[in-house]
Amino acid sequence: MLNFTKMNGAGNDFVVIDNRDLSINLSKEQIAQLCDRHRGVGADGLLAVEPAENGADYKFRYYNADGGEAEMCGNGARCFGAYTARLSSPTKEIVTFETIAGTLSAELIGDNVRIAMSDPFDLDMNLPIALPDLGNIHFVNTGVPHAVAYVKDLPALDVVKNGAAIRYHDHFAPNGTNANFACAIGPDHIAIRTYERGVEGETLACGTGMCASALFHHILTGAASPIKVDVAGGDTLEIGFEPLGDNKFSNVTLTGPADFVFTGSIEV
Ligand SMILES: N[C@H](CCC[C@H](N)C(=O)O)C(=O)O
Repeated sequence: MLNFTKMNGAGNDFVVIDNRDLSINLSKEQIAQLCDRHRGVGADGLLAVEPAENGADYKFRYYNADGGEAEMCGNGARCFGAYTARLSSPTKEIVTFETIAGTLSAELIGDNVRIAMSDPFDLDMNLPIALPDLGNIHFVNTGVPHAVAYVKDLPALDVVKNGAAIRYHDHFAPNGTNANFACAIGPDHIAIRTYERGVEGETLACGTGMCASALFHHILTGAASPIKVDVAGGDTLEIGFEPLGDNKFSNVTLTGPADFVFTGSIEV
C-alpha cells in the first residue's frame, strides 16, 4: 500500500509522497496511474520528498501526470513547502529544497506560501513562430520551459488546440514547452490560462507559467513588481521580481495558497 497526501496549489493538484527513506520506487507507468483521474487518485502531478544531497532541508522531485520527471513545479513547490514544514515540530516557517532547477525556499506566510524561484533564463521574445489566432510568442525558462502569447479574448480561446500547437512546435523540440495565454486586466494585473506539458491539457493554475507571463507583462508594459495573476481556477496569485536590465531578472517570487485536501492509501 502507498500512503499519500492530496494537495493543490490554486487548483493545480498533486499526489504527495514522503520518500525520505527512499523505500518507494514508482515506475513512470505507476505514477501515471496514480495521477489518472478515473483509475487512480487523480492529479496534475506527483511530488516526492527525498533526502537532500547538497545541504538543503529536502530534495523535491516533480513528476507530471504522464509519469515523466520535470525540473520543478511552482504550485507544487508551495505544496511541497507546506507539506515539509509540517514534518518538523514545531512547524518550520521556512524550508529549503533541492530541485533539478536549483535550490528553492518556501516561506509560510499566513494562509499562503512564498517561493523564492530560481533565476529565469533563455528569455527570447517574438519567436519565429506563426500560428493562426495568436500574435507574438515569447519564451523563458522559469525553472521549466514556458511560451507566452498575449490574446484579446482569453475566455473564448481554445487553450487545448492552441496550447498543443505551441507545446509540440518544432521550435521547442525535443523537450517541448508549456504554453501560456495572457491578457492584461490592469497595469499590474494579468489573467492567464495554461496548457501544461506532461499533463497535455489545461490546468487550473501553473506557477512557473504565472512567473513567465508576469515577466513579459513587465517587459511589454513596464508594470512594476509585484504583478497579480488571475488563473483559470479562480485564484489570484502574486509574482514579485527584480529587473536587472537587458530582460534579466532575479529575486522572482511566487506567492499563493497551498491546500491540504485529504490523506489516503492506495494499492500500487
Ligand atoms: N504546474 C507547474 C508547472 C509544471 C511544469 C510541467 N508541466 C513541465 O514543465 O513539464 C507549476 O505550477 O509551475
